[in-house]
Amino acid sequence: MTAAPSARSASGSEVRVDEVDIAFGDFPAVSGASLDIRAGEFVCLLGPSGCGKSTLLNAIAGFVAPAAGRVLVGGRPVTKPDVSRGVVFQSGEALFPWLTVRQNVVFGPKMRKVPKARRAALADHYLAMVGLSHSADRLPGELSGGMRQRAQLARVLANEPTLILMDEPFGALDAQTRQVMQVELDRIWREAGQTIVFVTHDIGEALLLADRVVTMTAGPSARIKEIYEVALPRPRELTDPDCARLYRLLRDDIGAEVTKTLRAQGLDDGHDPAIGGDHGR
Ligand SMILES: Nc1ncnc2c1ncn2[C@@H]1O[C@H](COP(=O)(O)OP(=O)(O)OP(=O)(O)O)[C@@H](O)[C@H]1O
Repeated sequence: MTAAPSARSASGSEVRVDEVDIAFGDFPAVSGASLDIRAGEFVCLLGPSGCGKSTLLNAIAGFVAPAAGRVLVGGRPVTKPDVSRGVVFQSGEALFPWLTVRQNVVFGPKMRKVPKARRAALADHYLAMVGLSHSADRLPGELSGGMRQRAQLARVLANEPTLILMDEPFGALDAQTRQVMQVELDRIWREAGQTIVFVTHDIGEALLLADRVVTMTAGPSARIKEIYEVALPRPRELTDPDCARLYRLLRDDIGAEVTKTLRAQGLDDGHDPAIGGDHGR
């Protein structure tokens, strides 16, 4: 592995979400959300489908303006998207299909007029970090879904963000690839040191990755519900008794919110809808 291209890549930003309301027209999506995230922390946002996880993430990214309250990153108010906050989406289609993986990775630095030699060093470093050095000259269309997500992550890392926002980045991957990517992301985060906010509806994924798991209530007017410390050594195993105990707490927490949503939709049949399918727990 080459040396990190700059000291900036080794530190993350703190994030403050302060009494944030977000509305779409007259629809109150998120209400009174407050959350403090430490520099370099890995936080997962977990909640029932449609509760407002992506909306809150988009407010931190600067894509959506809060109707009330404020978001601060590194002590500065977020008013618009910024290269210091990298966003990884669920689909690898965010890559430019006509550019090679390497060209995609250096695209941001090139736009910022980073000198050519340094762009090359950034690409070498981050392509190696995500395990894609061998595919640097391939087009995104020639990559598997997992490789495209790695390329997307390398492209974000090459901008040396202090905060990475990930919106169900592994949601479209098959179970095996997803598992590999979780282990890889855990390793990359420990190596790169950015703050990460990661949206998922997968309890197991949150427990494998997060320092803290933040749950949200069902919307409308979704709120931060609980914050769970995951003070367990890494890499983690979901079969570890402490992990399994937290898994059950989270399953019950989210299950209660899913029930509320189903009731509101008139779909509840009295059956416990605790989320299945994530890791079969
Ligand atoms: N641009 C928009 N315009 C109108 N309503 C929106 C918009 N974006 C999101 N919403 C609504 O806000 C609520 C929260 O949506 P959001 O996508 O944040 O939920 P989520 O928790 O990320 O869902 P999922 O887990 O299914 O991706 C939903 O009711 C959604 O329909």
